[in-house]
Amino acid sequence: MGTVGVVLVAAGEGRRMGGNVRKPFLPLAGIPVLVRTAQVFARVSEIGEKVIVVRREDVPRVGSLLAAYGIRGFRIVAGGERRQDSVFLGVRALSEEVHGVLVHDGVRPLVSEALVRRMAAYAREGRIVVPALPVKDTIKEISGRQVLRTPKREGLVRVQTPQAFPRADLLRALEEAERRGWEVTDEASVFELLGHPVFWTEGEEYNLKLTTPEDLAVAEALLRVLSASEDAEGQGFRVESGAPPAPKGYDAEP
Ligand SMILES: Nc1ccn([C@@H]2O[C@H](COP(=O)(O)OP(=O)(O)OP(=O)(O)O)[C@@H](O)[C@H]2O)c(=O)n1
Ligand SMILES: C[C@](O)(CO)[C@H](O)COP(=O)(O)O
Repeated sequence: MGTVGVVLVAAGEGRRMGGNVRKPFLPLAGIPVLVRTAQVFARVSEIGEKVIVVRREDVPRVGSLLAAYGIRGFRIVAGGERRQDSVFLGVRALSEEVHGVLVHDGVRPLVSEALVRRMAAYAREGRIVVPALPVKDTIKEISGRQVLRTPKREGLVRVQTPQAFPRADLLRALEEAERRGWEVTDEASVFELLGHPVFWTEGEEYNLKLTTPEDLAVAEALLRVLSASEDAEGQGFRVESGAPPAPKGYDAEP
């Protein structure tokens, strides 16, 4: 079936987080965010090739950081202007041995090994799958300060990473997005725009993306909960063994 590779993207500007330290380098309970994320993927033996995409000026710093934490096996490459450019550069750095690829935000450090393994299984099978969770709040469509309408919550999910793709298809899709001038916030969107079926599977509540300063406080608190909880291993947070469960998002698959 071929190898599974991962591309961790961490070349953003972090405008919404603000501050002097870029998000990947912010300490989360004393360990830089990107190091925490890399540590999770480094522990998953199903992942063969690993790439981290960072801003060009951060390449040497990330190399030293990974070495300092004893994390081996990552190629570090310079990213692009938009997220999709960074993903493209990262995927291109994987070898042709790689059949399936996981694309993950470097700033989602609380992703569990269990979710990575589950998504790696989809990638190995050549599936296009995103982890997602139901929407809990009522969502309103707006125009300025005016509320226009309320879409049915049952038909909405909030999407996370790691997202699974066949490597060659992802490269072709991103090239097509470039040709057509599509700007997307995740790579699955390109397949949706191309009319290609994309499926979803259950994501994780703890797998939050560090976007604004409050997220950092929440992530610190979650880490405290995880480490304080003696039986967290058995509570579904860090379950690591067993075959991937049948994804509910596949129920409607033709
Ligand atoms: N040119 C870019 C833009 C984003 N990303 C990465 O994509 C992930 C998700 O993006 P987001 O959280 O929005 O990060 P930023 O783009 O850094 O944040 P902002 O939009 O607030 O500037 C992050 O890990 C970010 O580093 C990237 O690798 N290259
Ligand atoms: C890929 C992603 O993390 C899924 O939630 C998200 O789309 C990234 O979006 P952002 O615009 O970079 O916050």
